[in-house]
Amino acid sequence: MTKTIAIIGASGYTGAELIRILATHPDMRIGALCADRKAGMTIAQVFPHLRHLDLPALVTVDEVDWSGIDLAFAALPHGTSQEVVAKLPPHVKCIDLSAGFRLRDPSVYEKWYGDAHRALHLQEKAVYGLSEFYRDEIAQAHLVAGTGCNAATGMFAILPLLSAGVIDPDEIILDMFCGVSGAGRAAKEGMLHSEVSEGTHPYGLPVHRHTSEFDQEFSKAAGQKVEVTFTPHLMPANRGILCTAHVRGDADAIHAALAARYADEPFCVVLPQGEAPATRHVRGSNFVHVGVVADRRAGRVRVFAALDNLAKGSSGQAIQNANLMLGLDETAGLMLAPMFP
Ligand SMILES: NC(=O)C1=CN([C@@H]2O[C@H](COP(=O)(O)OP(=O)(O)OC[C@H]3O[C@@H](n4cnc5c(N)ncnc54)[C@H](OP(=O)(O)O)[C@@H]3O)[C@@H](O)[C@H]2O)C=CC1
Ligand SMILES: CC(=O)N[C@@H](CCC(=O)OP(=O)(O)O)C(=O)O
Repeated sequence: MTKTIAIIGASGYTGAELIRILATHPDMRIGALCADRKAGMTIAQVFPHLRHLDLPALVTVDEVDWSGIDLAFAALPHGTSQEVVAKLPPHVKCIDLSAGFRLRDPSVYEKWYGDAHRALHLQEKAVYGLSEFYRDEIAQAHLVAGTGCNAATGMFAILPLLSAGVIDPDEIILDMFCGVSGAGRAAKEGMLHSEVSEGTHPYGLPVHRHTSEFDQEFSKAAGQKVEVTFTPHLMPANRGILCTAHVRGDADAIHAALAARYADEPFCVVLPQGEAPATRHVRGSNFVHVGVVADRRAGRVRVFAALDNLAKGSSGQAIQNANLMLGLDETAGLMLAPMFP
């Protein structure tokens, strides 16, 4: 039976990507679209590229009739999201795309995000939303916390290697190159074309907040405390994240561990050893490409991962999780090939 979906934060970038993917989803229909400042507008006004779709107008969360809604995507700033998700009626399952429910320990959340958690009773029940690693828990969950997009990219490169014990957990360096849409649609001086184009620079220094997600998930996979060095760089592109991970281990063993772990994963592609992925080869899709290239120095290896921050890094991942939560085919609506060129 077709499931009815609400998107809260439908006028933002991840909201637009949710609508774009759901427009051809075989088992989901959009029942409500919510916004804040843009409530009252039509989707054609907010996103002209979606004007061909027959969609409800944007309303505030309070105006929604929740009785017919099966699942809500919350695509909001993290503090707001905790408050909004806490007010959803009990029958509505939720996937939160923000950082609001990702960190299991509320004191860790407070340390990294500088705010007290506003929905502690929900945090206890939230499942971390990396589909390939929490599939069974997600299928049973009422609330799923979508991952950070940088976090997801690094995890696809590294998590299987920690679980398999083929890299040194104390020697992980993650350099990441991130498209501008990762910063959202709200106007910010640092995201103007003239500030971003024709160059690149590291950001989130000295320590980006997604480091807390790496600490949490890498430590769990390794069975010991793991702390990484993570540096994101802003890339003059709209979409995409590339992770270059520097690790210590044997390239053959690393490639074999990734190939084995992802052999049955429909969205995870392991490239032949020696090849590196590119963001332009996953653009607009739910695929993640992973590659392994040995360094000339024995025991040092580069592991790469590339994904689209708005798809596999957020909205595509969220729809994959919704498919699991609603008992649908996990790949439904998501098999579209990447856009190239
Ligand atoms: N962009 C990305 O690549 C990724 C983003 N995320 C996370 O997902 C979330 C959404 O990101 P993104 O789409 O980029 O953000 P945007 O800034 O593009 O959009 C934010 C949305 O939130 C809405 N909003 C804010 N407050 C309220 C409210 N009180 N009630 C209803 N709607 C409200 C805005 O509405 P209005 O326009 O009307 O003000 C807008 O639709 C964020 O937490 C972000 O950190 C996670 C992974 C990747
Ligand atoms: C370019 C850029 O600014 N990217 C964002 C990625 C956003 C993301 O993953 O969202 P959360 O805020 O939900 O963690 C950043 O690095 O913070």
